[in-house]
Amino acid sequence: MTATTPPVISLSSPTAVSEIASACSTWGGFVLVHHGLDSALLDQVLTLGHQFFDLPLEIKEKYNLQLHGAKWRGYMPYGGERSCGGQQEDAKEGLYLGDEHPSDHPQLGLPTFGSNVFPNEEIPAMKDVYVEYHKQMKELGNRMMRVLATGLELPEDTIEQNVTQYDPVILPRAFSYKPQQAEQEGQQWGIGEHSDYGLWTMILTNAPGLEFQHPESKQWCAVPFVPHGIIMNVGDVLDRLTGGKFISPFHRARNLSSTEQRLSLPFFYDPSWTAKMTALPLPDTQNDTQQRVQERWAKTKIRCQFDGSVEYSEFLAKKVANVFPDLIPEAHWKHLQSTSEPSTRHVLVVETPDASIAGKVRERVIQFYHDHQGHIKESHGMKHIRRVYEHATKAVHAHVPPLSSQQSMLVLVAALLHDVDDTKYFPSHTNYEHARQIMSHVEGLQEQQQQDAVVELISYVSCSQNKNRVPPAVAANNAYWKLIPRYADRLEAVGRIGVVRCYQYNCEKGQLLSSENTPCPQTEEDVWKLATPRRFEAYNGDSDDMISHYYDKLLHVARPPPNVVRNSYLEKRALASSKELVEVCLRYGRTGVVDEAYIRSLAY
Ligand SMILES: O=C(O)CCC(=O)C(=O)O
Ligand SMILES: [Fe+2]
Repeated sequence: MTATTPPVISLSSPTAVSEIASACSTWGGFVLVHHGLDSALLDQVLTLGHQFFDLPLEIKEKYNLQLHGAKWRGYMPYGGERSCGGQQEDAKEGLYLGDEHPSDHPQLGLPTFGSNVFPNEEIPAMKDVYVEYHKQMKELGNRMMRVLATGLELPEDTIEQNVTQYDPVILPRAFSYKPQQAEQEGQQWGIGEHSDYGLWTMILTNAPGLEFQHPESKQWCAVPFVPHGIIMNVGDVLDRLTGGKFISPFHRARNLSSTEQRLSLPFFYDPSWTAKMTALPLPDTQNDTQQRVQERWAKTKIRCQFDGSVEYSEFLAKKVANVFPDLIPEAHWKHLQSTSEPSTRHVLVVETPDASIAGKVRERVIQFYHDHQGHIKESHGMKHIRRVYEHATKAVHAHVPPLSSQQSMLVLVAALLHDVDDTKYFPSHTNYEHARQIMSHVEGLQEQQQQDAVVELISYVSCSQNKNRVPPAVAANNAYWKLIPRYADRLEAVGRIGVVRCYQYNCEKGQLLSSENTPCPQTEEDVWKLATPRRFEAYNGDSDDMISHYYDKLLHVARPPPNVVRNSYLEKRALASSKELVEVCLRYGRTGVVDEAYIRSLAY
């Protein structure tokens, strides 16, 4: 018979090693007591954690991790993580922390390396207490590695020698789980069902709420709450290193209280940055069935072999590639496709500092959108800018003949600044005031002439003012590269999202989706013939119905004439972004009705 809850184990018990090994191969975790950490220190950590999360949001936002680059430290607001299949936001906010690396650390600049972001002004005591706590937790982690190795009947330093190399990557976090809100239906999970991807997890918490799924019975079971106890569990990497002997358990957590915050401080203790992922030399005795091991591994994000061919840093790089899109460009992790899937858990994108002129502008633009949160709609915010910037970067790389560094810089800066004077939000701006103001703070862009050069490119972006026209200054000098920001921006207006937005807009306004005059194209060619350039030129902001809007505007935005775009990347992406629009027109052509179910299916 299996126990109904994960065990509570005393580290001072003479049988601790075998009890821990047994817990790791049945439940994948346990609660550790008599671990040697000072209770007063743990209480202080929790009290200071509460003080941090009780700070007003504007103060916490000062420490937002998006402002701190690849070191991946700082405040994570609500909505920054989604663990339940990516749909729902986790009901928690957090503070991401790490080892306090000195300013001359050789790995500074790599993801996770750097100094912590503590609220030193508001809570001066926090830093020292947390740094001490991290030191003690790391020592406890080291000790656990020796216990685990002994439990696996290996020499006690096996894991430290080969996996953590006496220098584990540690990723401590503090989370505050929102109280359950009565008006919301169902339970709000602070973190949905998941397994931890690293080596070993140690959690300090102030309240119950964590559940493990029993690996055999698949039942969800509450982990006992023991004040000052440290909950420990196996991560996916350790599961793989032990060939499935130690189980990385599925678990989830929520706040059971409707009035109090639940604090939880998971301390992720991982292999060293440079460790090779090599399975431990264990006898082939599996305690878990092969089928169950395979099923479990298939559910994790790990795709590499544990045969020494992959370094932990590569694994982590692929894993966090979508959190650090700039630091780890696609080309660097593409070949790691087989290593691990990108993380879906972290949805916040961390910008990485860049000393170039465009890099400096980007930092100021991040700050700009941060300061105007609430005033500017999210769909027009930093996420949009980042995507346009990415398209512009790729278009610059694809450009033939290659652009000079000055031209590339103008394109990238214009892509970053093209919306900061959006007349929807700043109707009084007539001379790109925000763009100029931002540039005036950046060395290399302070002269009027340089600012005018950027503003020229921005002025070509607006769809209503420019349509697909080629400005005389562009045509005369064959300077089609100046249209890159325009077409990079337009890629973001169409595709699936464009179809869905246009549909929602028409529904909200109670406008017709089609009319008796709507044409019925039978082939893709027919669709493009119907979208005549003249129609776009005549369009003044009003369309008769949703499908008319496709022919008036969207199809022209989606696929501008190649002799205007003149850039292989932008053309290729434009072609892809027109697919759904054409499909809606063709479905109409076949049936004479707008296929609303198809459009709605694009929303997911
Ligand atoms: O809050 C907890 O108790 C668990 C947190 C957790 O599982 C995680 O952050 O990975
Ligand atoms: Fe977890």
